[in-house]
Amino acid sequence: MHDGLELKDVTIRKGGNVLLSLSRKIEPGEVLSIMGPSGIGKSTLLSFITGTLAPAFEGEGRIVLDGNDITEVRPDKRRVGILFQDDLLFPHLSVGANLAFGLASGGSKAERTAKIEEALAEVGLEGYANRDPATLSGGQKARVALMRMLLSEPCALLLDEAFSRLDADRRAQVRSLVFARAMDRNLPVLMVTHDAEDAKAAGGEVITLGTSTPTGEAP
Ligand SMILES: Nc1ncnc2c1ncn2[C@@H]1O[C@H](COP(=O)(O)OP(=O)(O)OP(=O)(O)O)[C@@H](O)[C@H]1O
Repeated sequence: MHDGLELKDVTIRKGGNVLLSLSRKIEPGEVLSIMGPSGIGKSTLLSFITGTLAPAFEGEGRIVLDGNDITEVRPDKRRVGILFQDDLLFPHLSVGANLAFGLASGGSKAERTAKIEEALAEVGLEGYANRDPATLSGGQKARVALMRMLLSEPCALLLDEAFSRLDADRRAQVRSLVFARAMDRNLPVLMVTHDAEDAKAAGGEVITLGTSTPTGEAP
């Protein structure tokens, strides 16, 4: 059972200046959208949650996932899944081998193959395991990236402009698929987007962070 993702008094600073502050719990099955001007620190907030904050920033506050404080937990042990605008598939590996990266180790070869086939079927890509990612459309690659991430059984999903490289039709399709698969698993979803349509489609609360950078710098 998931218990949601809670950001407790999170503040991100750069060079001592506050970029953003947020305190909010995202419940299982809820999508919270974050919008705001370029450079305000939206992606940086996500990197604080995944544990990959760049050295230029200081992060403060606590991150609680499914009731556990993960603020000091190693990034690969946090069970936070993230999708970016780039699908980040390994180009030299087949679709199936890419998906295998999401799977926890263990299980027989047959079990692993079955899980990969099941994952492909979930996003309408039955029989694609041996395909080279370069032969897939942008939307198909995005679906593979989604399933690779979900196979790792995350407890929360972060989206960083995840649909922005897709054309309007594919964008709407992939977006519905991502929300549907996240809702099947009852995951809390935190989405950073520039696109009002994304936020509308998410159906949840939209938080718009500052209209100018608190540092006074041009974004
Ligand atoms: N690794 C880094 N080192 C130093 N500064 C960085 C680094 N990454 C981003 N920045 C700067 O920190 C600020 C916040 O960046 P961030 O990418 O989080 O903003 P954002 O709100 O996600 O912007 P966008 O909407 O354009 O993606 C920006 O001024 C950016 O130039």
